[in-house]
Amino acid sequence: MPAFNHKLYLVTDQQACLGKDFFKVVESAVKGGVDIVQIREKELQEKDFLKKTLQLKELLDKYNVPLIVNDVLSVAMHGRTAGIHVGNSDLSPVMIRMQWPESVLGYSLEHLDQLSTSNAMVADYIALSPVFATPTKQDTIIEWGLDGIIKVRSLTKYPLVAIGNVHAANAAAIIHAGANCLAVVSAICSADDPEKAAAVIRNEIEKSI
Ligand SMILES: Cc1ncc(COP(=O)(O)OP(=O)(O)O)c(N)n1
Ligand SMILES: Cc1ncsc1CCOP(=O)(O)O
Ligand SMILES: [Mg+2]
Repeated sequence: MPAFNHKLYLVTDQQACLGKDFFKVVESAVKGGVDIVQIREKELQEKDFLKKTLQLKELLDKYNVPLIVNDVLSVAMHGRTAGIHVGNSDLSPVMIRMQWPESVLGYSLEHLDQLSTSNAMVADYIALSPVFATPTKQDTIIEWGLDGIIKVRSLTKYPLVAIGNVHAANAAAIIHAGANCLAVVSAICSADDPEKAAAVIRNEIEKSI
């Protein structure tokens, strides 16, 4: 299992960039302190998803920042990315681990019962999904809240990634509750200045650990 020591995780969303250039948004976010990126494309066909992934990987390689692919194993593997993030409606982490043992593998935890499953156990990090309700992803089940983070933290040593309405004002509280890493879409992608937005959140994280 590769160590997962990342602290600020950008999950991309073309729409959330509000017309700004996608690659410039990601590059600015990295300059501001993002240390891992997930490409999340729900609309693209596989060929175009792979093309965009390869382009983004070329950019991120210059900064030595790993790229994770959302949902699609073929894109993650053909793109020679670092890994894949899946949830409970996707190819299972157990199946992915068999096909791609060395991947960085993220798994969305949407219910406490899922924590003791083999899908959680083969993952490199567990995402508390969502920690707070968010307009960016509305097909969610519960919100974990700070109490949920504290509960899961008490039950596992796995790296915990918090996602869902994470921003500068709640970053410190989420880290204090026990999350290791904050995953952000709109607070960075939709910001007028994504570099500054990332830097402010990163600073909150650094002050809180
Ligand atoms: C870091 C991170 N955490 C959670 C998710 C959500 O994954 P999933 O539940 O599979 O939902 P979709 O992203 O596929 O809509 C994520 N992508 N990244
Ligand atoms: C992809 C995803 N998975 C759980 S919540 C979410 C979206 C988070 O978006 P935002 O940071 O804009 O609230
Ligand atoms: Mg998914």
